Amino acid sequence: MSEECTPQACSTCKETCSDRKADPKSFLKDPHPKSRVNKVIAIVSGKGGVGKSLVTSMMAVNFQRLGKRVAVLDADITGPSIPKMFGIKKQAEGSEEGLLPVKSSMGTQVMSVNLLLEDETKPVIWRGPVIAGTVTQFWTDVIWEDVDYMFVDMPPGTGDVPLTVFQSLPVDGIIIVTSPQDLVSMVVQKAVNMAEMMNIPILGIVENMSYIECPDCHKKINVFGESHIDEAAKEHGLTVLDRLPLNPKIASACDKGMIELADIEIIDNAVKAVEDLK
Ligand SMILES: Nc1ncnc2c1ncn2[C@@H]1O[C@H](COP(=O)(O)OP(=O)(O)OP(=O)(O)O)[C@@H](O)[C@H]1O
Repeated sequence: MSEECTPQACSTCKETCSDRKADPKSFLKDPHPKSRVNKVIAIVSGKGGVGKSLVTSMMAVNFQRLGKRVAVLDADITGPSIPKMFGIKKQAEGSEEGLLPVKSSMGTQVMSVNLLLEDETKPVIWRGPVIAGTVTQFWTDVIWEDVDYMFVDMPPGTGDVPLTVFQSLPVDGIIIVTSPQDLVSMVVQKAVNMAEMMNIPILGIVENMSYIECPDCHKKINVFGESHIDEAAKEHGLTVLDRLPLNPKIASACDKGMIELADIEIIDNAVKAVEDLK
């Protein structure tokens, strides 16, 4: 190790030493030659069920409403919920050149394993490398047509599969989704470590199911007790972008496949953080 060594310096250093770290960008895969994707935003969570797919869909819908061309890559292979939220029932089709994403009724391009399976109720019981390979193919073999913003619904956690996905896709920014029941500080720490390894900025944290609002007096009630999100964010120098309520109308819009028609402006700080990306 050279005396001037810093943890980030390997990519510019010419010395060959035992401490050399692989350049995370060297694992990046090229997109399909006909794809045009401007920005890729990954949505991550520490575990399943905290609302990662919901936040992914909300981000896509918000940008669609801003007149942007939007795509969702559903990398959550074992728990794919994006097609259902967008009410997509069609199967994806391919041409000789590659696989085509399915367009939602409002024009969002979507690719998900559910759009390829004959029976979407059958569980995907593939092993990690196959899952990671499938996600990578969603990037390399799908023809994404002129996308301003692609949102990637990542597999939950920070294990091998999300790591491979991060290494393969040129992610421009990460949004962390947590819920008040989460072991927030551990989740945030792991996400921060992964982002640092990959050299990708974390745009901030969205706390989902943060509270419920009384429909009569509009008082906010913290159903899951006091949140620890602010301390965890401060500890890592991150911003809490938005706090989303537990809202039966949102749950029902997701269930009915009508997320594109739902009232979802409540995620505006996360939208701004993505817009501000250079
Ligand atoms: N704020 C909310 N208000 C009401 N329902 C919500 C809210 N957030 C999530 N849900 C509901 O909870 C369920 C799980 O959400 P979602 O699929 O987004 O979680 P996830 O973290 O992506 O889980 P998985 O990793 O298992 O796919 C969905 O049915 C969704 O409609």
